[in-house]
Amino acid sequence: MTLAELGWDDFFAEAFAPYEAKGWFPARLIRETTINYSAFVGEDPEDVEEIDVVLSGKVWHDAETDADLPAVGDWVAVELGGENEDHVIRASLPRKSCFSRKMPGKSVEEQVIGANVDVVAVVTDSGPDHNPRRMERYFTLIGRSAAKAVVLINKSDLCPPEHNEACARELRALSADADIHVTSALTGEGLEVLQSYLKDGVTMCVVGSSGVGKSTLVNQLYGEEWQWTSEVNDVTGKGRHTTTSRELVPLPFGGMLIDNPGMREIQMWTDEQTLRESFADVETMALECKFADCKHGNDKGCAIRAAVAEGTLDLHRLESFLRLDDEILKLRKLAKKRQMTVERWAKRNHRVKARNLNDRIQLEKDEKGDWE
Ligand SMILES: Nc1nc2c(ncn2[C@@H]2O[C@H](COP(=O)(O)OP(=O)(O)OP(=O)(O)O)[C@@H](O)[C@H]2O)c(=O)[nH]1
Ligand SMILES: [Zn+2]
Repeated sequence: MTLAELGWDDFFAEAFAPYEAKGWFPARLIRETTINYSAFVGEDPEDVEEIDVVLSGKVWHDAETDADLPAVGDWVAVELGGENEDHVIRASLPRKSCFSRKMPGKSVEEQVIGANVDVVAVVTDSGPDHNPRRMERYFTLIGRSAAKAVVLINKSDLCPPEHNEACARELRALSADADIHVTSALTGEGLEVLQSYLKDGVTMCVVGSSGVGKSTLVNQLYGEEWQWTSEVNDVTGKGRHTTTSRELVPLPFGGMLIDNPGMREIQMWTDEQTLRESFADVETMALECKFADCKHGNDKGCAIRAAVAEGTLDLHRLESFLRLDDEILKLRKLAKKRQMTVERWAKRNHRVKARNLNDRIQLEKDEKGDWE
């Protein structure tokens, strides 16, 4: 593999120039564990090698927040050690893009999902997963990262074409920048769409709700030798992702994928965020309450109660607002339940080994019965 196939270009070369003089080498981080990183290092730019690297104290100290620390996808300058010596990250290069999310809840901490991600593919369907408001959240998140948003309305084989197209139109109306495709992983269309973006040097993330077909699509990209799975290991009870937490994987036909357990959580988080945001107006009103810890019950000087009395705020809306935390808890439980259902399906599907289209469609119908 070459540096260029990993995404090295003039932008990074220019940023790297001062480090070259010190005898350091450019490297792209492909894996992150609690103790170190793995990287492709370009000692020979035409033939990069995978090695383990550690962070220098300086880079660690210079990072003001966790989000500034090197992350999977980042380009760094590495000083190669001699025999029995560590290879050390001496500096990180600026990011072209950074796909991250704020941690759920009140915390302002930012969690980096992947650095230098060029394309974020959101997989959804035109059935139970179709949700324009959630998609808006994805578009905001992706827009902020500077990556290109691509949507796959997958499982097109399960719905009439007019219905799929109507969903596509609805999503196109939400974002002028995003590419919206109607696909089916079963016919190979999904693979074609993803591959059309995966040129040499391009890094992609695949996100979306549980059960929409991400693993199916991604496994098609990997080919035979590398399988992405959410299945739980029967022996250890752990998913694959608990051992290999984040990684960047070069694909056999060009391009790279960044896979990360955080992606799975984005879906839940966007729902939660959407819910919170839909009450932003009430929250703003609450700032006018006399007491900061106002419970908006019988408290004196409650701006929200006053608004209800005046008729500017609907009583039902206030009740839902007061139940917000319960609602979020419910959302989390639901997400968990769906995850468990999907894992059960995956296991069952594996047993059945449904290879032909009709069997798969039947399985899909069985699964739908399990949903609610
Ligand atoms: N009919 C139909 N079924 C599909 C399609 N794509 C995936 N499936 C099926 O949908 C089910 C869920 O697919 P997965 O690929 O496991 O979904 P996922 O998004 O990876 O789900 P998580 O791993 O839970 O995040 C599987 O049984 C797939 O065979 C499609 O285009 N059409
Ligand atoms: Zn109040």
